Formats: sequence, C-alpha cells, structure tokens
Amino acid sequence: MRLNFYKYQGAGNDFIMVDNREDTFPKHDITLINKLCDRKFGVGADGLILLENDEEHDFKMVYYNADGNESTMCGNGGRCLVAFAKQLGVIKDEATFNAIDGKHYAEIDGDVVSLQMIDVDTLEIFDVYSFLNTGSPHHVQEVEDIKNYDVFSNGKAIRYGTPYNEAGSNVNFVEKMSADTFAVRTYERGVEDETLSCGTGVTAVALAMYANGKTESTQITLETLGGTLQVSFTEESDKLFKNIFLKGKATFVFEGTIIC
Ligand SMILES: N[C@H](CCC[C@H](N)C(=O)O)C(=O)O
Repeated sequence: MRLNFYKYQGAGNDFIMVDNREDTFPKHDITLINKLCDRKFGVGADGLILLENDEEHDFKMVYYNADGNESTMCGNGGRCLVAFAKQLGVIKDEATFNAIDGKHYAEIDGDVVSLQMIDVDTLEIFDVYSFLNTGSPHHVQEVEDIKNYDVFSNGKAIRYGTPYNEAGSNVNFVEKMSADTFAVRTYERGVEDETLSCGTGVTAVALAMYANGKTESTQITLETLGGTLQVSFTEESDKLFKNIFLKGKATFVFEGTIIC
C-alpha cells in the first residue's frame, strides 16, 4: 500500500497525519500503525491521526498512540489536526470537529492553534498527587529539580502501578517556576516513554496547580522540553472548570509517501 502522510509537531509532540476522508486507511491494523510510528523502521512519531469526514462538524479526529492502539484525546494532536485541516483547505481560520471525547472548537492564527478542551468536573487531590481527565487520564505530581528528575523510571512505575495498572494513566511531573508558570515533563501512556510535551497533560497540570492553590492565575504558561504552551480556563460553580483552551504552535514538518 502507498500511504501519503504529513508530519506535524506541536511543542515537540509529533504525529503522522493522514487524510482519510476516502476511508481507505486500515484502521484496525495495530501492527502497521505501530511500525509507521517506529523511529527506526517507520516514519517515527508519538502518534498517528486520521482526518475523516463528519456529518455534523468540519471533520472527525481518530487518534492512535505509537503502540498502534486507538486512544483517548490528544491535545497537541488536535491542535496539529486543525493546522492540517487548514493546509488541506478543509477549514479557514476556525473549526469544530468531533473527537473521541466529544466536540471541540478551535481557532488558528498563523501557526498558533487555540483548542477548546472538554469541561472538567472531577479533580481528585491526594497526598502527593492529583488525578483528573482532560480528555485523557492524567496523574499530576510536583517534584524538585525537574531538569534532573528521572521521568522515565518514575513515570513508568506510576503508569503501570496501583491504581492505574494495565489501563494506565499519563504521568506529569511539575515544578513551579513563577506565579503563573510551571515546568512540566510527561511520561505518556501508549508511547511508553517521555514525550517532549503532552497537550492534555499540560492542561491537567494547569488545572491541578490552580485547584491545589499553587497559582491564582487562570491564564497559565507551561514550559515543556518541546516548547511553551498556554492554558486558560474559567472556574464555575456547577462544573469545576469550563472554557478550557490549550494554545500553542502547531507546525508542518514534511510530507511524504511510504510503501507499507
Ligand atoms: N498518550 C495519551 C494520548 C495522547 C496525549 C498527548 N499526546 C496529548 O497531547 O494530549 C493517552 O493515551 O492517554
């Protein structure tokens, strides 16, 4: 099979994008998707994303982790998909699309995409960490000296350990840098490694830091290894957090064809 693909990255979280509006992609071939994402034997990416037609919205998003399995919402991937949709001429400067966690609105200005995330009405605070779902499950834990922290070993142990076990969770380590800025490093479920950033992850960190009283700002900057992201939100009485936007660059890297 000849597969035309487009490579995008959002704050260093990188994805293989496929225009699947003709619905020809072998969506259940886990081995193929895993190989396409392999950095030695394939194109190489943290995930693969299909752009598909949708009856109600501009398009539909289908997301696969690098392990080849379809997974839950990807914030950086969603931002890259909006930029991809503009490149294809599917949208102009705003979009609504359907994803596994529901409908999303987004705006694009140049190479900056602002993506509305789902509302968050549950945020659990434990002794040393918080847990919430921002479209994907996230464990958020403060650490010191994040630059030298062993994200892989500690992240893997938490991801596979109690209470997450095989289903797992993404694991975000965070260090406060200033009143409204936090450094974040993430071990991503389904990539089974540290990624340079995680969109639903930094969204979870921003909300968890606010809920734990580590910031009073509702416009928070997250510094990741792959770049800077912004998260803004409003705190509501009926639902914990609404109007949650994840904002940052989404960049086209190259286009290619692979025989697979
Ligand atoms: N690995 C995540 C999905 C992708 C999340 C991340 N790439 C993002 O930008 O939100 C999971 O399986 O829960």
